[in-house]
Amino acid sequence: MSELKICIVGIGLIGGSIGLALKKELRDKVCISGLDKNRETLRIAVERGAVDMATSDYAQAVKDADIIFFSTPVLQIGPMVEKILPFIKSGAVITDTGSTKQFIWQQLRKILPPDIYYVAGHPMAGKEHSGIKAADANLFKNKCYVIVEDTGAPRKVVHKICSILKLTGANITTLDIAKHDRCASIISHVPHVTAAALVTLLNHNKNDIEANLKLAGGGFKDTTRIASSNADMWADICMSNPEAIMAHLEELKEIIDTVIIDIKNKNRENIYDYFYEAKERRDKILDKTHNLFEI
Ligand SMILES: NC(=O)C1=CN([C@@H]2O[C@H](COP(=O)(O)OP(=O)(O)OC[C@H]3O[C@@H](n4cnc5c(N)ncnc54)[C@H](O)[C@@H]3O)[C@@H](O)[C@H]2O)C=CC1
Ligand SMILES: O=C(O)C(=O)Cc1ccc(O)cc1
Repeated sequence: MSELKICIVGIGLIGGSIGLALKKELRDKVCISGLDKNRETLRIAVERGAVDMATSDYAQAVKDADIIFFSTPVLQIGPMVEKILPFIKSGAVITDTGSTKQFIWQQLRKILPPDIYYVAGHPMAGKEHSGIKAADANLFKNKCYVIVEDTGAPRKVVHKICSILKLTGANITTLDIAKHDRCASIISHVPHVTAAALVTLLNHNKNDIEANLKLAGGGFKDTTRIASSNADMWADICMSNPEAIMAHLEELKEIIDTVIIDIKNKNRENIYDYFYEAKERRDKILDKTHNLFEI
């Protein structure tokens, strides 16, 4: 096999984890260059072996690359592709790991030349810690990695990206782009907004904060883990999938309103059904989602 040349733009948690996973599997059959705006990240990425070389120079990073992964926060992906595009060789494939897909595709479709292909991706794996120090070669093992096929890339190109991603241990799933954004909203974006809301509720009750924290047990910790995620990344996600996130939050508001009314009316039966049906559903998904994400 001739040496595969990959460039990773944004070598943080996800970009760094892709680099570590591919280097672990392919060793010297792959040469990975890394590009990041943060100098310390460049140094750590090389030190940890996530990339073979790291630079902040666009031409040096991408000129030989067959595949370029964009793994910066979502609002940076379109502008970064635009800046780097003049240095990308003909026939190269761009892919990304952004958590929302329609917003990015709307930007890229206007600027991509016909000889550079785009395959949109989204690993449904991550953690609440960001940055290269949190990168992990096993992050994607047995996790779902969504590939969106609506971006006009030839089948052969999509297969090439999928076969490389499979080396990370991820399970590849395809979805159409609108369905991706709707489903990601329900299963990931709205849960993150909601986890932050639970911590905000704690913040609103400042007078009781010490007593509240003394009482905090597993329940609060379990439901708020993802509120420790990177604010910059989540602000970008909300800005780039607004319709789905707003619609699902409105729906959630109605659900909470109904609970309030049922409590007010002392309707124990409705409240029981609310908890019972949620438990039934969650217990079922515990068995089924092992290849979607670990619960
Ligand atoms: N954190 C998570 O659990 C997941 C994140 N994602 C998506 O993957 C992408 C990356 O997320 P993380 O790795 O968690 O973020 P991160 O913050 O760990 O890494 C982002 C990296 O991009 C670099 N960067 C930012 N703007 C840049 C620019 N203009 N030029 C060059 N480098 C730049 C940063 O210095 C940083 O090293 C995001 O689009 C996010 O939505 C997808 C799945 C899971
Ligand atoms: O930390 C967790 O459990 C996550 O949910 C990680 C995550 C964050 C963002 C994504 O787009 C996908 C997965």
